[in-house]
This record gives sequence, structure tokens and C-alpha cells, in this order.
Amino acid sequence: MVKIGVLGLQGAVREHVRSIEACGAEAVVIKKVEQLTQIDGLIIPGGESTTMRRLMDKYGFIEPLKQFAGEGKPMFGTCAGLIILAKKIVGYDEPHLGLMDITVERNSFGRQRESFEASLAIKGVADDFIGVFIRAPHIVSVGADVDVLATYEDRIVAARQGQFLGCSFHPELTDDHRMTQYFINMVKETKE
Ligand SMILES: NC(=O)CC[C@H](N)C(=O)O
Repeated sequence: MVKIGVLGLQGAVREHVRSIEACGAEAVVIKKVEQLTQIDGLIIPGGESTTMRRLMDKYGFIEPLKQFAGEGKPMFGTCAGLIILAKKIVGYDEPHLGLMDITVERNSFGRQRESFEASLAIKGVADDFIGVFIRAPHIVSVGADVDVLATYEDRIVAARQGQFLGCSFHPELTDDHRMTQYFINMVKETKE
């Protein structure tokens, strides 16, 4: 069985654990760098990217996570986690992990739409996936190696670049676990 880590510093950690377990995989909440050796893939959850970054610095996660990626291990960033993975963030000089070749914009769906749900067609996942968006970022542009998986109102909201998967919405907050399953399949394929 593959072991999927969920970065457990801040945000929707338990919800991802529940979704991973619903898919029949083992979930490990990652609170210490040493735990990274136990897992085959990592989910960086939604929450608040600036707070998460502060805790990543405090607990020394930045370099070890870059190394984890360097080993080819799959990583999935959802919402704030997507911002953490991105190479560029609109309005900021420096990225966080800077691993996935995308530019993201934070809180980009406007104040009046702080949170909403939308039905999405996600390539390789589902034609009718309910995406829960909470102060969500969107992907402004992608590099040549990045596959756009879903758009909403002409904005990119899910993408994949080889070992990296990212989405603007929270795929762990409903009982539809197909997006989580898609990531688990990426992890299985990498492990084989
Ligand atoms: N639901 C979320 O993860 C929101 C992301 C948050 N707006 C941020 O910029 O980090």
C-alpha cells in the first residue's frame, strides 16, 4: 500500500487524511522533516499560505521538501498548497518552494465570492466534479511542460506537471474522492 503524507503544519489536514483513507491508502500527518522518508507522496493542504510558510521556515521544511521533490516523489498542492508549490506568485518577489512551473495569483476570485462551489470538468478525473473554492488562487499561466486539467470561467484551476499536481479548490471537502484517487494513482505509478 502506498503511504501518502499530508503536511500537517496548518490548514485542512484532517480532511485530506479522511479522503486518502476513503481511497484505501495509508495517510501520515507530517509534522517533522524526519517523517518525509516514510512516505511515497505528499499533499500540501489548503489553509493560509503565508502562515504555512512561516511554519515551514520554523520547522525547517523548505530544503527537505525541495529534496523530496528532487527524488521524483509526487506532490499535490491544494489551494494554499498550490501557492506553496508555484514558481511565481503575482505581486511577490520570491516563491515558497518554487517547484511547479506555474504563476499563481492569490485570492483571485474577488471578495464577493469568498467561497463558492462549481461543477468542473477535470481531465483524467471527472466531468462533473464539485470544486469548493475558498478565497482561492488561480493559475495565471503555465510553462510548456504543464498540462492544464481544468478551467473555470476561463481561469486555470487545476494543472499537472509530471510529478506535481495542483488545484485552486479543496478536493477533500466533499465525499467525491476522485481527485485524491488521481493523485494516489500518480504515487502508485511512481512507486512501481
Ligand atoms: N483556502 C485556501 O487555501 C485559501 C488560500 C489563501 N487565500 C492563501 O492565499 O493562502
